[in-house]
Amino acid sequence: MRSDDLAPVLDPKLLAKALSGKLLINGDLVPALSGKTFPVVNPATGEQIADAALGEAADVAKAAEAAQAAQKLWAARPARERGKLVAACGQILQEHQEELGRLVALETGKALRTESRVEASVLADVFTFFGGLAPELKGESVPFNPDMLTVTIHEPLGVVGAIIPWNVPMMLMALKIAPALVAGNTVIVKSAEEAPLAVLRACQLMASVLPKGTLNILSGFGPDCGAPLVQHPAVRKVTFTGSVETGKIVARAAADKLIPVTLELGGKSPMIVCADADLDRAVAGAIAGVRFTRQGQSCTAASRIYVHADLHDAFIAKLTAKVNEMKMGDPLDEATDIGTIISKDQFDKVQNYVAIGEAEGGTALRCAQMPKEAALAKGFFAQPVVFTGLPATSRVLREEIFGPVTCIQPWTDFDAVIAAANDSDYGLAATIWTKDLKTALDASRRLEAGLVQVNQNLVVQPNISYGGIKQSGLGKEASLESMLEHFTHKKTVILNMT
Ligand SMILES: NC(=O)C1=CN([C@@H]2O[C@H](COP(=O)(O)OP(=O)(O)OC[C@H]3O[C@@H](n4cnc5c(N)ncnc54)[C@H](OP(=O)(O)O)[C@@H]3O)[C@@H](O)[C@H]2O)C=CC1
Ligand SMILES: CCCCCC/C=C/C(=O)O
Repeated sequence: MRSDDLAPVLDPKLLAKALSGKLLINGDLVPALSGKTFPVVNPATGEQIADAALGEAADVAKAAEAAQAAQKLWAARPARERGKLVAACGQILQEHQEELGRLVALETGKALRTESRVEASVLADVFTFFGGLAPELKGESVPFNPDMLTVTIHEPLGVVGAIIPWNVPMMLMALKIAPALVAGNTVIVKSAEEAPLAVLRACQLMASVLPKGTLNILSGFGPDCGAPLVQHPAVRKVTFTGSVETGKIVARAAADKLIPVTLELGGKSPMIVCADADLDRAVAGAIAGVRFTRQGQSCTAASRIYVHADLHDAFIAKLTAKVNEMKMGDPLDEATDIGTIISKDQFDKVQNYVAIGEAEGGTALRCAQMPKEAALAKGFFAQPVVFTGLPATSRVLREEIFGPVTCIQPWTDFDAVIAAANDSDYGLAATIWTKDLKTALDASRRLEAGLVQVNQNLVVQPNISYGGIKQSGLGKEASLESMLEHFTHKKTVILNMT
């Protein structure tokens, strides 16, 4: 029998209030030890919707004690039993997907129909996928000496610290905690200060099917909550998604303790459209790839689009016409395609880059209409911008903006466009659009990215290894490889039978 507080709550404002001032430690919703809180704001209106508990070092220590105490018992369970409980987490999240979609729309400003509901709906798939991988936690036998049996065993690392951002908070959390738990670790999540509520609710739901202390969640600020989490002696692994700058801080702190880190960082993903590409399909791919519906707040956003000169003008005309058809507005309104930017800081950062691009000589084509409703006047709505005519040295072409801004550059020479695509600090994802198999294969080999897609720009699914090279990060997520290599260590055992 489930208690009342696990019944779905479809009014996100009510749920936000109910979750106010709480951390989840050892299976219980508790206030921060200091009793302090910080405001959570609806980015579509500027109104405060909740007070999140301000987790600090003392709360990290309390969560670490709970996670450490739970870990040995959790790891001692048969792997398939852990897998079944992780799959059960997926089941309860699925039963609450509408409420979770609404809550994440309220706190992040992502449109419910095009983004937030979609995010909530993929969670069950991630937990079911990893739950089913439990039997794959198997080692190898090694041909070493006929008198000795030499085998490898995958063992959990212990307590995992998972630090997540605000753009797809529930999904990025799921990609970390599902494989970590199946592998026999316990987890402490640190949520992003802008989006602490939906992940807290998701953890509360999962805690109802998991043993106490296996999953804990803290809200708070990076330096006061995230940093002590990385530094805590009980934490034996950190998995992080966010900016390159913070990723490096986390990696340095982890290096001091000599613990492994997985880093999923930023991107400046190129999209190359060849002269023989299907124009309509490429334009649809650009709309999905730039992630206009999420205000471009995606690490894989197609933020550099290189279009063959033969198609350049037609591509721009079709792309801007399509984006102009999109409706910006209240994220919870079913008619809305594009919601808001997450925060004032992020909004200002985007506007600053638009100004830089114009000062550099680019033409900013502003698309879609700003919402007219008075209630949304203080929201962080930003018009999508398609830049043309930027110089190759432009900062807008080189730096991650994490906003609804893309740049279109014409090209004629294939080697030169591959070189331009690779001329980036990042290496997360890339796409190429062509009907020619040889061109597609050639580009797939030469593009410096963790993921290359040909004639499509799909969001990655479980079972497809996901992760970047260069400044885009270290390691992979979403696959069997991510569970075995990032959440276990391989112990070698030699049994001398003589
Ligand atoms: N790859 C991706 O998916 C994402 C990339 N970004 C990029 O990062 C930029 C800034 O966004 P922002 O949210 O500030 O990203 P950050 O990298 O600062 O934040 C990501 C997470 O790290 C936490 N954090 C911050 N400082 C520390 C620290 N010293 N030790 C441990 N954890 C810490 C944050 O906490 P807190 O929220 O309190 O700061 C948050 O939970 C964006 O403009 C975008 O370019 C952002 C989000 C996702
Ligand atoms: C189910 C795997 C999905 C991994 C993709 C992560 C996307 C991040 C983003 O859009 O920023």
